[in-house]
Amino acid sequence: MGDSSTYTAGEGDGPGADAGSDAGIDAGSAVAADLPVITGGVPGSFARGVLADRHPALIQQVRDAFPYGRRQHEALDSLLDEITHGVIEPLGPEDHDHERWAEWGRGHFGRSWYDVPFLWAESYFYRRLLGAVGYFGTGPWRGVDPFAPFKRAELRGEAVEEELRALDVLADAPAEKRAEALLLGSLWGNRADLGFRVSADERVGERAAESVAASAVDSALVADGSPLLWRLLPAGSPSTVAVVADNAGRELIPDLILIDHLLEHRRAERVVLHVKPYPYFVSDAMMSDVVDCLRRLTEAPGEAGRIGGRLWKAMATGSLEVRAHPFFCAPLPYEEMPEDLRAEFAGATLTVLKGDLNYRRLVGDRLWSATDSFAVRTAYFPGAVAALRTLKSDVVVGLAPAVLDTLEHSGTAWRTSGTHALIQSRRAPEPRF
Ligand SMILES: O=P(O)(O)OC[C@H]1O[C@](O)(CO)[C@@H](O)[C@@H]1O
Repeated sequence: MGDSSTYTAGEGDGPGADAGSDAGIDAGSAVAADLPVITGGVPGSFARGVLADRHPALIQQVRDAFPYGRRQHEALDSLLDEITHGVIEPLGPEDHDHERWAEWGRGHFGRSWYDVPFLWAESYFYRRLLGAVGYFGTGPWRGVDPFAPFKRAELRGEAVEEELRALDVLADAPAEKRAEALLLGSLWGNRADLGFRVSADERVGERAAESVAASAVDSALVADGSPLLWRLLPAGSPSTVAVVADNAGRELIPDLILIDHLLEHRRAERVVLHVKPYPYFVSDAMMSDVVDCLRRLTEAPGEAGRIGGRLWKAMATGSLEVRAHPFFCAPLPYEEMPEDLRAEFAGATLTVLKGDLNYRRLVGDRLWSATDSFAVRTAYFPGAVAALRTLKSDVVVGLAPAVLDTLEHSGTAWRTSGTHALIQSRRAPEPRF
């Protein structure tokens, strides 16, 4: 950090710069959600591109990755036809979750995929893709992750190898420097999102994915709430940290390494890692991905292997626990989270949400003004919260006006290209009596 392209939109940088907000928040003061929800209805918009270009490309990639039978090919054909020319069809009565989706999708069925909320459309697309390949069926394809080949290839790749080797150098760095580097590693790990690479701007995605290792040095943080994040986790306090994971492989590995650091340096007594219960958004992490990453770490030489060994033990003693709540695959904002999850987050010292989709769900998938307050937008969230995200969609809040001004004049697709990132955090809301 600290290069000239890094925006230091930290505390006290002026109105809107609430990357790290220490101020007490009145949980009742969140502004009314009166902005329209993002849809794919606008030709040329980012959302439209994902639905119209990226989803068909993804169907093709999945089709090519497995020796599927006729039934899967026909189902994929019909899904492709539906998303490109048809209207949204409901799940069948034989589907185990059809009632849940009927409720979540009320008012959306029978409409164009472009006319319903973008977040809902993406989420439902992944549910339908899994259905088409028999993931939830009773046949032999049940439980076969259609994205597993991409995840596996990434985990075995040279980039991960290099990133793990770099840990040997970092091992001798002072604890504070190491903490900073590991936090940035986890943040920029989010740029290596496999789904992102099949997006319309393939070249930007590829470049972004290739330069993750260098990114902590030469890329732009548009908001840096890391000082507050560290203050919320003083060494030696009996903290529980909830980490809501995003992608597997090149994102989950640095997330796990950061978790090890929190445990090892007693910034957390316990970490709960939340993953998806089933495949989602191409590379989202599930329990099987956690196992693959832990194996990858334990089998590595040097510091990476030692970290893997400690995490393996942490799983056994319960200081690291993994959960997979169904809400993580729901097409809903966190504002609508169920009571059990709300209680879980309320009990955590800090909840860290990783990635772009979690950010959209956290602040709401609407075209907020980029200088709207992060603390106010997230006031409903139980307990202290931090977002670590590279920018891969239109939604953003909490930027300082000067930062926004610079970005808007940069002539780049800074909101969606994954070239920029943010860390935003805030304390727990004041209790209301
Ligand atoms: O893996 P992440 O960081 O959540 O990114 C997922 C993002 O990718 C997209 O699906 C397309 O780029 C976005 O709509 C979504 O927010």
